[in-house]
Amino acid sequence: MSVVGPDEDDDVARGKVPVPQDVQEAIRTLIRWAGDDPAREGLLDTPKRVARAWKEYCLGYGEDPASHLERQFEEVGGYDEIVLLKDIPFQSHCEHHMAPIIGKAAIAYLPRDKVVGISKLARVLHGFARRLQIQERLTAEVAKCIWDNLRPHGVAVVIEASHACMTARGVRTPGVGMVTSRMIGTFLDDERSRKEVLSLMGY
Ligand SMILES: Nc1nc2c(ncn2[C@@H]2O[C@H](COP(=O)(O)OP(=O)(O)OP(=O)(O)O)[C@@H](O)[C@H]2O)c(=O)[nH]1
Ligand SMILES: [Zn+2]
Repeated sequence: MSVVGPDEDDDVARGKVPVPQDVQEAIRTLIRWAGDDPAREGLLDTPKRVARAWKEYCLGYGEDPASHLERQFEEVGGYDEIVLLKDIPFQSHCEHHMAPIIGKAAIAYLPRDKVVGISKLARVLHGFARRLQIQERLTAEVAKCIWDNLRPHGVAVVIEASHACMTARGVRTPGVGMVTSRMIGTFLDDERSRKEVLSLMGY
């Protein structure tokens, strides 16, 4: 699996990635299907822009999120309490409608003997979020990745998000938030630990 770094990220954002003709044609077909004329001036470059935007939304496919957890620190001065990163904003797209999912995540773990740089928890989240997702799987994948690679005593992930496929179309119900959680290890087995982590997360 190739690993996408910041350079490739920038290349996609700056429009340097070539867009194959069949991809452009697919987007022209979608514009026609939506009721507009892909040949009108304002829409001429839209197929390329849309294709590059989708490459950027889906950068996670070129990334192994576990690679962010490779550098681990053992000198933690005996710290063995919960480590929590909360209110991490993220964007994803639902696999049913390819519509935006916008929300925030709280990711916690109870270290066994090692910790990771705190930004890496957000990197793992974005690595899985930048794909076509459902919120349940995103939550489970983030938790499993930390559990498998850091081997902590426990992992807790709570995600709260709003789905554009519910607000902008379909049932058209704005203002609703979906909450999902995944607890592993101590946070699953021990009620007191679970309550403590949920309280630190603000739930
Ligand atoms: N469980 C879950 N459902 C999701 C997620 N994102 C979108 N959905 C739902 O996926 C469902 C797809 O339902 P379908 O009946 O196949 O599609 P649809 O006819 O477009 O459904 P409506 O959205 O009700 O119009 C919808 O109820 C969406 O609200 C998610 O992350 N998790
Ligand atoms: Zn959807």
